[in-house]
Amino acid sequence: MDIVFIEDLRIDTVIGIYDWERRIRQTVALDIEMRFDNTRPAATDRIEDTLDYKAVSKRLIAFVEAAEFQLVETLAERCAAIILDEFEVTHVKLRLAKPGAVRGSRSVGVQIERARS
Ligand SMILES: Nc1nc2c(c(=O)[nH]1)N=C([C@H](O)[C@@H](O)CO)CN2
Repeated sequence: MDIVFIEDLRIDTVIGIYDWERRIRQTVALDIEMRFDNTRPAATDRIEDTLDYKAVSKRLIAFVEAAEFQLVETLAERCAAIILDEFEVTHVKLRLAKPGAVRGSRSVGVQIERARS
């Protein structure tokens, strides 16, 4: 099966467990792989037949910018649920990174894979 992907989608949000983190906005970075059959849009050359990665990105930007979760796990789970519930995607792999959150590391975060039930 084919994939439509979004790489390094950077969004500012309130995220974290510490008091100081509740008062600032931090950047999270999303890498997303969405299972989608690309043969139809490839044949028709019509955006209406695609899984529109711009539409998915805009929806996630709006959601994440307004979110105020404590854990990256929760934010990742909610983003995956939006993709499965609102777009023609049956399987998604999503990596959510919090760059610079741990001194000495470039990034930390989670990776999940979810399928539509
Ligand atoms: N598994 C997780 N561990 C930690 C998280 C998290 O969301 N998931 N968050 C923090 C703090 O908010 C940290 O990012 C601040 O530097 C610590 N561990």
